[in-house]
Amino acid sequence: MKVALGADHGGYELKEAIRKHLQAQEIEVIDFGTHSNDSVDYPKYGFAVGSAIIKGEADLGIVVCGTGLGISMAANKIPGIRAALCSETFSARMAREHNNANVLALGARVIGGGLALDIVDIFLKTEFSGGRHALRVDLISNIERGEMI
Ligand SMILES: O=C[C@H](O)[C@H](O)[C@H](O)COP(=O)(O)O
Repeated sequence: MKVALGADHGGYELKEAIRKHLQAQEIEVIDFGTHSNDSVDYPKYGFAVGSAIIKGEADLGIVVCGTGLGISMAANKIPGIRAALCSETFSARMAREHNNANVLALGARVIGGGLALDIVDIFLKTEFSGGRHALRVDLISNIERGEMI
């Protein structure tokens, strides 16, 4: 599995912790930055991670900013991206199982590092369950194509 990572300055340190955590498990990581605490603009990193998934360069993505809000909003503007902002493990599991989320968003100023890594682990190990949920995810794609008006 290949995981794309991206964060602004608010999420930089948590993104680094996630990168090390994944690499320790020999999970391949593509790190789109940022690479320091210097102030940057979160949409660029949400876009980079989302684009990598759409291009097939990564299987799943993890984006981090101060709240996880802005960077998930940016990623979700890319057709085909379903970014889920999660602050606890149940939502992380459901985001994969029911919604086939392909990007996990985290708020580094909202949750602690330990919980964040648990959320990451659950998100990455949970499979989409398909069935009735596939139909609903297809309806989201229809909205993206302007088919549900
Ligand atoms: O949704 C946006 C994120 O939480 C950003 O990390 C945050 O807005 C950055 O704020 P500041 O520039 O004050 O560090």
